[in-house]
Amino acid sequence: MFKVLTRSCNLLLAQTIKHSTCTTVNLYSTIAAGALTRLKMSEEKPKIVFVLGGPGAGKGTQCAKIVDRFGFVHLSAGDLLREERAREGSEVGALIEDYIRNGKIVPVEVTCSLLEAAMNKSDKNKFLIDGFPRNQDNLDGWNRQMSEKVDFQFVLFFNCSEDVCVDRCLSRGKSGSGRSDDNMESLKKRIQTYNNDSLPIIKHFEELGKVKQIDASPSSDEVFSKVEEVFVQSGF
Ligand SMILES: Nc1ncnc2c1ncn2[C@@H]1O[C@H](COP(=O)(O)OP(=O)(O)O)[C@@H](O)[C@H]1O
Ligand SMILES: Nc1ccn([C@@H]2O[C@H](COP(=O)(O)OP(=O)(O)O)[C@@H](O)[C@H]2O)c(=O)n1
Repeated sequence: MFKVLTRSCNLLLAQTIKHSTCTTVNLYSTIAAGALTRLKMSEEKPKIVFVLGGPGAGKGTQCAKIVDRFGFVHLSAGDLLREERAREGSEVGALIEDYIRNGKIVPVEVTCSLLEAAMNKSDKNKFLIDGFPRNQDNLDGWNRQMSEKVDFQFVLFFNCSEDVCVDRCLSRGKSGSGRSDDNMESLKKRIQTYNNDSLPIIKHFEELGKVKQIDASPSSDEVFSKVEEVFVQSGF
């Protein structure tokens, strides 16, 4: 049964990329139907914090601490994409690998459906969405499919210089991250994508007064003490 369901979901994901926007929305709605029912049944919409910052800024490291201290669920868009890439029989695995290795942003239909499915699996009501939305396509897709179903709080933005980001990713690669993009060639493309596509999204949220910016260059404990202040001040 599980295999059949997984395969259908897989096919839907593959079709999603091939078809027009209209069909995409229909297919996406099918994937998300379970989540929708769940969200409707729950009294409160889930609270969402987007976590953004350059590659290697320390988003995942800080998210783990926020989970421990404030009871959020951490959903990393990158981790979900890597899991889907590794799943046997995935019809979008090769596509995901191509995007990741080249530092490009995977089409939102794939990423958003993985995020919603992961939210649906959880019985918690507070989510850190790490590494998303990373470009205009991500933001538009989220607004189409999810914004009405959640209670968006703010963007937690880890600001970090390019040099520090690169050093951290290269060290992560050397210490065995096993990631196909923790190398100089992929990093150049990831940084370019971050500057060209992700920074404008952060600017957009800034204009809405929704960004909590943290200097990510100090030690992870020092960074977390600032993060803690932000969450306490925001009522968590
Ligand atoms: N404040 C920090 N100071 C030094 N190294 C850090 C800090 N935060 C994270 N790291 C290290 O840098 C690398 C990237 O951190 P990670 O949390 O995976 O970043 P991201 O999720 O933003 O890509 C990891 O090897 C991590 O251990
Ligand atoms: N919303 C997202 C997030 C990640 N990704 C892909 O996953 C890669 C790794 O993202 P990540 O968030 O795990 O890692 P960092 O680049 O932040 O270190 C990105 O470079 C993209 O190729 C994506 O396509 N869409």
